Amino acid sequence: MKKFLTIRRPDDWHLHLRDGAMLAAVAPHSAAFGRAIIMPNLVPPVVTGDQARAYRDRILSALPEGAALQPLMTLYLTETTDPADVVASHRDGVISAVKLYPAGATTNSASGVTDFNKVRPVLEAMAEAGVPLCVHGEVTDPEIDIFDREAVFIDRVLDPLRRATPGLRVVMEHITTSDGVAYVRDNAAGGAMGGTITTHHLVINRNAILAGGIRPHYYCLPVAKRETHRLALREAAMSGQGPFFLGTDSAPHPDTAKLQPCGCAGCFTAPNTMAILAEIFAQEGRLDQLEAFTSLNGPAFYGVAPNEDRLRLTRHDEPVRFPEQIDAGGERVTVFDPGFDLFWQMESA
Ligand SMILES: NC(=O)N[C@@H](CC(=O)O)C(=O)O
Ligand SMILES: [Zn+2]
Ligand SMILES: [Zn+2]
Repeated sequence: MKKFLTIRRPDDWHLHLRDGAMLAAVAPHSAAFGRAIIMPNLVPPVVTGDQARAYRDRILSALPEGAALQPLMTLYLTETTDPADVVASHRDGVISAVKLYPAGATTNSASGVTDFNKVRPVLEAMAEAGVPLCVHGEVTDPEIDIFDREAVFIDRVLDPLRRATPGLRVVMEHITTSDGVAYVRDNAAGGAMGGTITTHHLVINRNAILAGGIRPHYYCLPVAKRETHRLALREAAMSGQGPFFLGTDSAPHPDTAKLQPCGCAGCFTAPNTMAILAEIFAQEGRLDQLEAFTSLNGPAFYGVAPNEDRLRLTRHDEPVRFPEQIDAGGERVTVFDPGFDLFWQMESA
């Protein structure tokens, strides 16, 4: 096995940095990424260009001196989003994409979209101006089984929406099913679609959450599915194919919010994401595809150059220790535990 691997600096195309004390605590853990698409689901959400600009400034202030990270901002799509603000914010380089949350689908999504007809003018303006739409792809219909909500979303919402808005470029975020993989792959021609894949969905299936006791730290949305789906995600991520790229969906919550009778969704993977990815790509003998997944395919979709500088991953003989928890303003936040030892460590090359 290789002892060193040098790759273009990775980017994270789906990241939650939160705000305030949590932002200050978690931002340094993503500082070695080149760029990150920053999710807008704050309370209240980031809905205007001015708010995105102000949030970007708060992120930059929270990053340590010399951090590589360049935050790429998004707007949270609501039924009252102003198309002109979206187009102008994108033109001025304030935002890189718009995020669609079906109302009620996930953490802080209450202001999301219920009536898709109401956002049609925004989507049409985005298609025209080339602003990508990032989508949390789950239906919210309580009749639909939670494990089916992604597949049903594709048929009922995503495909009709894409057909009704020709030219709209869509990223299906945090895909968790073979249905998601197939839909992205089948519709990726000409850069029409991309799909982000998280670190944790490459590691766990639904047994990790439910078998032998309930484990709230493995609960996220979309919820991890059965093993066949995890294998489809691994194959997509390790295929090197263009439409699939890393979006960690690192989503920190205080343990006091996770460890509850009704605990919230999200896995905090920022501190050990690259070590986990190197480990699992190495397990499958696919280390040669890691750079495509973390550093090349995402920039190609977003129409930006790959990062110029490089990162070195070193494989140690002894396991590398990562913190099990971090402190965020007096609250504990648990770091995702992949359930196996990690031997890789990253440093600038
Ligand atoms: N993924 C999650 O489980 N949670 C995310 C929201 C999201 O990305 O859906 C969060 O903001 O906590
Ligand atoms: Zn989501
Ligand atoms: Zn997310």
